[in-house]
Amino acid sequence: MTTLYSPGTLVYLENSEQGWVPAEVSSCTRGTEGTLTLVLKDEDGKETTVAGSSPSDLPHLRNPPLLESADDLATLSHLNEPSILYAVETRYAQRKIYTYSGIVLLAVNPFEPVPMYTPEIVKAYIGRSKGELEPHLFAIAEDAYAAMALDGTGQTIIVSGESGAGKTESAKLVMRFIAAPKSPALNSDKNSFVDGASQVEQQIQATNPILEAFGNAKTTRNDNSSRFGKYIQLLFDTNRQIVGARVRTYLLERSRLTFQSKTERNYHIFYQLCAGLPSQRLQELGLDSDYGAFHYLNQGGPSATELSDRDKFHATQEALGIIGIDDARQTSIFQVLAALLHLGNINVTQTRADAIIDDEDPSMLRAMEFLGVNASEFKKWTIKKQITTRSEKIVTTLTAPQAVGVRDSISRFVYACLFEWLVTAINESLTGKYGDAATRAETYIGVLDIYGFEHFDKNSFEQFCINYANERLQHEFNTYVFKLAQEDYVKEKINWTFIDFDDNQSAIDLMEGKLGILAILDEESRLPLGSDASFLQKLNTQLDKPANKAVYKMPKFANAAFTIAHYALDVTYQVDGFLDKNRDTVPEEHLTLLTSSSNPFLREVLDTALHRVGGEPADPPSPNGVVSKIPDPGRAGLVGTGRGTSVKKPTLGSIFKSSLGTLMDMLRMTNVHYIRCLKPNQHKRAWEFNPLQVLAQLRASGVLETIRISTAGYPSRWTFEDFARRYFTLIPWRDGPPLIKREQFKRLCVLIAQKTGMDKTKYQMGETKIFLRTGVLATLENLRSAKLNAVLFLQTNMRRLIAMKRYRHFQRSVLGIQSHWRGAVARKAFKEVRQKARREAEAAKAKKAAEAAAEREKKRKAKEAGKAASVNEQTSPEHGSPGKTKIRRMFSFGSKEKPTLALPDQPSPEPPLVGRRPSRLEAATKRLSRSWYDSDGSASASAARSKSPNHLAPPASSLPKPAWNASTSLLH
Ligand SMILES: Nc1ncnc2c1ncn2[C@@H]1O[C@H](COP(=O)(O)OP(=O)(O)OP(=O)(O)O)[C@@H](O)[C@H]1O
Repeated sequence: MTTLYSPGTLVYLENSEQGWVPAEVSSCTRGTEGTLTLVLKDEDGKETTVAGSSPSDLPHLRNPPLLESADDLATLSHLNEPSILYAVETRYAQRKIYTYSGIVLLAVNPFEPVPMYTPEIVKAYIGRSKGELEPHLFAIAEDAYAAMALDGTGQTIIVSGESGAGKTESAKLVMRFIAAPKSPALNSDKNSFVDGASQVEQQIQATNPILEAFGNAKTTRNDNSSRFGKYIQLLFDTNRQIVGARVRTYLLERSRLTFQSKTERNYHIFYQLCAGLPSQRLQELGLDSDYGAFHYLNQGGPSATELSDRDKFHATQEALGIIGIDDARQTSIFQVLAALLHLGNINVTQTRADAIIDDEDPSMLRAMEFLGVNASEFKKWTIKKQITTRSEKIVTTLTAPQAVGVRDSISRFVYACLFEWLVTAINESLTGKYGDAATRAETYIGVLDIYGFEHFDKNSFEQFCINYANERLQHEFNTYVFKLAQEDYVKEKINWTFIDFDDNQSAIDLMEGKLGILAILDEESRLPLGSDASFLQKLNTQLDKPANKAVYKMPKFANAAFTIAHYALDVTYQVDGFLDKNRDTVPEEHLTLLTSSSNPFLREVLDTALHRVGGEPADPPSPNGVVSKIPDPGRAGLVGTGRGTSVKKPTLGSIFKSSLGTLMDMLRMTNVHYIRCLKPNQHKRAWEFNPLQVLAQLRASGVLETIRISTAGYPSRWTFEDFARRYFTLIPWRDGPPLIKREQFKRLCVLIAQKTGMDKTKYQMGETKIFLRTGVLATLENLRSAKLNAVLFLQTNMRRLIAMKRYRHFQRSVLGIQSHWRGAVARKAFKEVRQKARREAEAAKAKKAAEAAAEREKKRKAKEAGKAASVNEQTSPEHGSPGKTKIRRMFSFGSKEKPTLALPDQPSPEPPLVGRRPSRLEAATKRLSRSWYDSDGSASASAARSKSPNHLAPPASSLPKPAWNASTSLLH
């Protein structure tokens, strides 16, 4: 283990705020006695020194980046708390709410709608095996369906997690997916899930508003918290088509009916009733839309808006209609509910030690009227108690608090019976009156939506029951995971000594054993003088002994409490109220009054609920005597009655234990799939992740416990092919690829193990897989990434060289083409300019010659005219000497007019430029082109020259523009 640490090794450091933070080993010193001293640097640069010689003293190792956010935590090489937390957190930050952890799917609540359940996604998961696509609820549902379709084995999907983690939402989605048609052949129902809801699905859906109205309430942790456990069994026929469903419920939280803490509410149905009933009906039932007048409703905190309660009331009514409860029955239900509210308002006072209820108490009269019970009898047995001894019956008077206790226990009992009756009605609608669907069904998929492990500042009887259920579920889970792991070892024929893992059986024995907590509680509950204090005393004397040291503790600072070391963590329970809650049965006299009520509906409700006591089958026998093949998770004895002999009087604890036992028996008959819902923060904020809170849930959900089991064996297992293909690069090149080509994967795996120097105790070759102990994969990954980095370095540099060579060659070619092309364009432009200038110069020359000739002609004519005149006036002195004038003219260079050397009608041929001085025309053309190619195109010089009438330059606009700026230099 210590060899795994060296400078640069990535580890996790414990942190009080974030659970764990990443750090890196900056130095590592090995002592003489195997002690390792590590200096660790966290991401903020803070240094911490850790020293130790055993793995538990040294920091947890981080996984290589490839594995860090793996979609299956089972593939992590270093399986430890921080790695798991980090993987879940990283994925959640990437909006990936689902992660596998072996056979478990972890689902982190997004707390906002996510587009992950669309019909397209449903279609994508149909027919795909787990692992083919991203982790998803649908993958688990499809896995269960495929396993059921294969050989008809029953399947159970257990959805657990703390309150508000998303169990109910996940369970609903899973059921919707399962109800979707799985092949075109089966898609006979046009209203299928993909396009809409199937008929069975609609019926199942209709159960939700009913169960939520009667079994859900606002709590501090969830505005719509289910206060009961639920098992929904979808029934399939031989064609694997849904034929119906069954609903079983567990441990409805009854205490909520008579007491709610400041920030919580009673069951939704009471608020819905007050907000949704028309005022006429409200009046008839003695209710008020201001429900603050009722003791059972005004203890709690602020409620949801009346509008939403009213809307939901209509949805509840509609759903009741769908499952076949007509308006008359609905009215009866509402009457019983109103009676319960009035019961809570019965005023109990006290004179000296005796409880008193006024004969004319309006609340009592109204409640009794609705329940159909004699008011004076009711009053009598609420303030008095009858104790039956062997020889006689003794009647004693109760105190006011005791009478209130009796009153409240009746309310809770009637409500629990009503809930049970509703579940029966739902089942009748889903399976037919005689459980037809159940008798036709061949197989099933059950979805268990059950409360997760709970622990608060003050834990009471409810938490005890919930944690007891979780302890049992965890035991089944451990056994299942361990069994699966071992099955694989046997199948693959590897040498394996069956390790004895430290399971939670001792905690279970402590709770449910013959001399366990539940047994002592029942015993104490049956004693007339039993109390919470005497119960605790018995616990301490009987359980606080060395054999139970690991699981039972007497807390140092709390008097009326005991502590159980659960698999998740130690929980201290306050015994206050344990006995009352466990007894929670109505006195025999009240039960007689209620069962002989004049209200036929109440009689039916009680009859239905009490019918279940004692493990009677949930489905009534069908008329043709066919019994369902489908095992029933049971709801035996969900309602304690107080009936029977005093010895066998069922208590809530014993009822719960028996229904849990039935459920576990059924789970053992099925393939189990697990979904663990995690609540990322307590504020219900979308995409906020509190590492400490999630860590606590991971511990409580048993995920970390599973990892402990896995690490005891060979947690990483790869098929030879996968392993060979990934790590063949670690052995010489001449060996790897040829063996892959010949598909000799096992040989290649052996070679990899040998050449990388893998410790022989750290791996085993099975029939089709290689099994690796924890940490081996990380070492291989490190070797692989070192090799890949070296290869990458070489590749990068070679690629750079080749690219540079190519680039230079290309650059040279481009420059060559560019200069040739530019030269060609420049020459062409110059030629055009030159030709045009030449043409214009010649035209100007011809014009000038013509003008000169005309001038000369004019002069000649003038001369001739002059000659004639001089003949006539030869004596005249004013004419001067003609010879002098001619000479003056011939040498008159000051004239503006330039003398021309060529004859006007004979333009001189252009001499070649090379080897001779340019003529004046050529010089002018050159000047012209230079001025035209002035850098700014329309240079001021050319403009100035163009003013001269003799200037040869063409107007700037008539000249072709050079195509690029460099033309000037090319032309010059
Ligand atoms: N997959 C999901 N997508 C979006 N929101 C969700 C999802 N799952 C749960 N939520 C949100 O979380 C809330 C609580 O979920 P839910 O009622 O299913 O919790 P729960 O675990 O059943 O709680 P309880 O045990 O108290 O009944 C829901 O009302 C919903 O707002």
